[in-house]
Amino acid sequence: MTTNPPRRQFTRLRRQLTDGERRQYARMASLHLVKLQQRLPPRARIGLYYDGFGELPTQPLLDWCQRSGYRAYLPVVGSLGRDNKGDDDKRLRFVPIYHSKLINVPTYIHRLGMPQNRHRHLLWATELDVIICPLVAVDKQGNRMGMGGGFYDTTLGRSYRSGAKKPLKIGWCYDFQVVEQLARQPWDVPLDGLITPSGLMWFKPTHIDESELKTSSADTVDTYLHTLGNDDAREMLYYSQEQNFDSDELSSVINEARLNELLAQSDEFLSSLNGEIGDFDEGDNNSEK
Ligand SMILES: Nc1nc2c(c(=O)[nH]1)N(C=O)[C@@H](CNc1ccc(C(=O)N[C@@H](CCC(=O)O)C(=O)O)cc1)CN2
Ligand SMILES: Nc1ncnc2c1ncn2[C@@H]1O[C@H](COP(=O)(O)OP(=O)(O)OP(=O)(O)O)[C@@H](O)[C@H]1O
Repeated sequence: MTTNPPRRQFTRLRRQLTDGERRQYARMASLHLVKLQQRLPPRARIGLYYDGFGELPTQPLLDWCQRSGYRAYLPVVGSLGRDNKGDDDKRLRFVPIYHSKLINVPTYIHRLGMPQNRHRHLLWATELDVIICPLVAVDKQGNRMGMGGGFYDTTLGRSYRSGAKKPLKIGWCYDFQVVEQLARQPWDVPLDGLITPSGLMWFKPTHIDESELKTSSADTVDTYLHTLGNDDAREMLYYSQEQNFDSDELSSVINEARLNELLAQSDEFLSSLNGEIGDFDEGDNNSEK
C-alpha cells in the first residue's frame, strides 16, 4: 500500500520559485502543445484554470488557444450552490474567457484562495474537448493528487466511468511534481496525458470492463472502483516515442541562452500570425470588475 507524500512537500517547492522561473518553465512546457494539437478538433473547447498557489502559469495555454482558434474556459466552484453542510457543490462548471490576458479577466478571490471569474454562460465539463487539470503531484500512471477538494474527480467521475473519451484530461505542472507512484483512491480520475517543461507524455487508458460497468450504479461506483483500482487493472505508462526531449535535448533546452533562442523563434513565428488573431479584449463588454 503506497502512502502519499504530503501535499505541502510540493506546494512549498512551487512557492519557492520566482515569478520569472515560473514563466520560463511555463513557456518551455508550452513548446509541447503542438503535439496535443494533433488530437484536437478545430475550434476545440479547452478548460484551463487560473493559476495560483505557485502553480505552473497557464497564460501560455491561453496564448496557444487564441492563436490556434480554440475556445478557452475557466472553472467555477460553487455555481451549483452548497450542500446542507455549507460546502460548495463539487461539480465545476466552466466560464468562457473573453480576454487575451488572464490578468485582465475580472475575478474575485474565492474563499479557497484562487481567483475566480463570476458566472456568465456556464458549460458542463462534458461540453469541453480538453480539461487542463491543476495538480499537486502526479505519478507515472497518470494518477493525480490535487489540492484535496475533490473538485476535478467529482466533475469528471461520471463521464470517465461511462467510458467517455471527452473531455481529454491533461495535467500541466513542473517536473518535480511527477513521482513514481501515488496511492489511487476509488474516486480518482486518472489523467490521459501530462505536459511538463521537459515533455508531453500520454498514459495508457484504464480498461473498464463493460460487464462490470453494467452492474454498477451511482451507489455502487465506489465498490466497483475498489475492484478496478488494483494495480493489475492499470497498465504501465508509455512514453510515446517522439513526445519527449531526450536528456541531451533537455539539457540544451534548459540552457538559458538556447531556451531564449527557441522562444525568440517561436515569438517571431507567432507574431507573424498575430494579424489573424482577433483581440478578445476589444470585444469585451464585461462590467464585473
Ligand atoms: N488554480 C487552481 N484553481 C482551482 C483548483 C486548483 O487546484 N488550482 N482546483 C482544484 O480542484 C479547484 C479549487 N480547489 C481547491 C481546493 C482546496 C484549496 C485549499 O486547500 N486552499 C487552502 C490554501 C492552500 C494554499 O494556499 O496553498 C485554504 O483554503 O486554506 C484550494 C483550492 C478549482 N480551481
Ligand atoms: N467521487 C467522489 N465520491 C466521494 N467522495 C469524493 C469523490 N471525489 C472526492 N471525494 C472526497 O473529496 C475528498 C478530496 O478528494 P481528493 O483528495 O482525491 O481530491 P483532489 O483530487 O486532491 O482534489 P481536486 O480534484 O479538487 O484537485 C476526499 O476526501 C473524498 O472524501
